[in-house]
Amino acid sequence: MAAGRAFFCAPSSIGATARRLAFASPPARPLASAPHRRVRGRCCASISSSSDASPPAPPPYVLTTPLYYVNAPPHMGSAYTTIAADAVARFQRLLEKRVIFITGTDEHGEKIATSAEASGRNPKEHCDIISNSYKMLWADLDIEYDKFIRTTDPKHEAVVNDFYSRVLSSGDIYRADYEGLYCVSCEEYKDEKELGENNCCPVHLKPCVPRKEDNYFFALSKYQHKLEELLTSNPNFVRPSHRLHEVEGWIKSGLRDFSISRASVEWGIPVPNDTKQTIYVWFDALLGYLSASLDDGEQASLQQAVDRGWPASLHLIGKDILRFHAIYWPAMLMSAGISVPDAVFGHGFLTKDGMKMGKSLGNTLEPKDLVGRFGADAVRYFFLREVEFGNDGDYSEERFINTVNAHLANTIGNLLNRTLGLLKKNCNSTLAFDSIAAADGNSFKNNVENLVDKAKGHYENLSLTSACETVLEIGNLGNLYIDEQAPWSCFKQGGEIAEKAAKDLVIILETMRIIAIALSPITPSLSLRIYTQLGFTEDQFRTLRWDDTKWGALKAGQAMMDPKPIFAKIETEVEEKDQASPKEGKGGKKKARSKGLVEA
Ligand SMILES: Nc1ncnc2c1ncn2[C@@H]1O[C@H](COP(=O)(O)OP(=O)(O)OP(=O)(O)O)[C@@H](O)[C@H]1O
Ligand SMILES: [Zn+2]
Repeated sequence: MAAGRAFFCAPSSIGATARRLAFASPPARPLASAPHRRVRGRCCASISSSSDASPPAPPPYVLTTPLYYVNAPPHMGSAYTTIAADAVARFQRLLEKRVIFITGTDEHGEKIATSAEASGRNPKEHCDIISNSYKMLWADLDIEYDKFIRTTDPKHEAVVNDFYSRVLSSGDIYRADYEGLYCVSCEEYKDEKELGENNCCPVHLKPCVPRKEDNYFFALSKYQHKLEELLTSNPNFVRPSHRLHEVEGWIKSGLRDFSISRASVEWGIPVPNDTKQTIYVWFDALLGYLSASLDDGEQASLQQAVDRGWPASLHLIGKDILRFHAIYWPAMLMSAGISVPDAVFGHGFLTKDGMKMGKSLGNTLEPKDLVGRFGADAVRYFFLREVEFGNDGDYSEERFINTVNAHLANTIGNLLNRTLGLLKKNCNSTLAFDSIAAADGNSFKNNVENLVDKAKGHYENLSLTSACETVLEIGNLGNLYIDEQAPWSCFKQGGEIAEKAAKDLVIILETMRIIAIALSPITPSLSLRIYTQLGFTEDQFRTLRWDDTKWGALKAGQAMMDPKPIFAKIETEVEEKDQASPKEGKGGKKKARSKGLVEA
């Protein structure tokens, strides 16, 4: 879903030529959502409750990322949204929600056809390649989505057709002429007053060209009051609050109808009953959130998609596409008689030199390269911890290295490593006490419990940055505790003092166990490594719930693994100065490399 692409609005002159189409059928009735059985773990969207006598289970937690536009392969911006969504999905699974985490690719439009032609491929071949590059990156980043929808999927086309018919039946589609200046890169008509010199598009810095088209329009203006009501009745519909204010401002300034078809674009879904036009990419792509829930090869319909997983609990998007999700999409759904989503969260931009990183500007950061050098946990942790979720943030490699080294290698990794080392040396790698008994009367346990509750609240509020901070606070507390108690010297004293030292090790290891669970939405592989070093199996890790953060799982007699670094510190090495490049200055340029990622 390209930020630059937007619906173009009907100008006031449209009235002269507009002819509202007359339809006999009454407006659509709201579609009912079928109940779902609650199942732990990965998506089970195809489970039907119709033959089940048990009481209806709560609806699924449906979470979406934007469907990314396949004009180019993914970059760190696309990865950022998807990492955040994966962290939310993992947290919701820990709460035992039946999660349907949807992502995918938006594959129609003129820009795709042009990119395909430039690479000497037909559009479908081009889409296959680029869409696959998204899937591969998501695997590299430990993203566990449940549904990946491509808008060229036949089941999606069926849903779009049904949806178009419903909106048509509501009397909200009409035909009109439009003439204006068009930016092909944005795939939208522009208002002359927003253009620069020589009618240049402000995003693409290229002149817009005059175009005249006969298009179909959606009557957005009819939904002005309903959208106002939506924001009043659900103040959490748009988050964070500064984005809500933006949306309120747009609505207040008056909503204009927008075009939902293109006469000049062949690479798209044909408009029902008018094959000379194709449906405009946004009126097509947003429906992917519905068609995603359908199984491949089944008889696809809009009703079926609604029954499988609607309304969405959360659309996680960048702020560039807020207007489409917070205004156009709910209005379109209202017109089709379908429930609106529960919430839309518009996060900020990753920037480079203050400019939005994006495919069109080509100033992107390569996530594959970062993952290859530093591993998925480091990338996931850095962007969620250091870019305040909801605001913009700039990337710097120096900050990246300093952050992950300090937090993951030192605060968490070293604490586990030295505690297991002490346990091996003094207790034969076996716990001498139950963690409950070890912490009896110790306020440290209460402090950890309070912080875990705080972290849970942050995850629930989508304050992912604060969630990371709070879990790290637990790690800091653990480091402080072990430094103060100095078990290494207490063991030497023997007797009760050594016994207390053995208890302290149990306390720290129980704390590490809790940290592993609480950080697992952000750093799943790192958390698994911690868990297995504590003597648990991978299967036990995979069935954890948030409630398992409760103090007390470690028992006397449990054997721990030998200490092994769970996160390799990233080392910077000074490269030989390139003789031909005097600009680098004395000492050459620094190149960072992980010592090697640690296998689970
Ligand atoms: N710089 C960025 N920071 C954060 N998120 C981004 C960034 N760039 C893209 N995204 C994510 O991708 C979505 C837009 O997807 P799209 O495929 O259109 O990528 P794009 O790089 O913005 O494209 P273009 O530059 O052509 O407009 C955003 O809403 C956001 O979720
Ligand atoms: Zn443009």
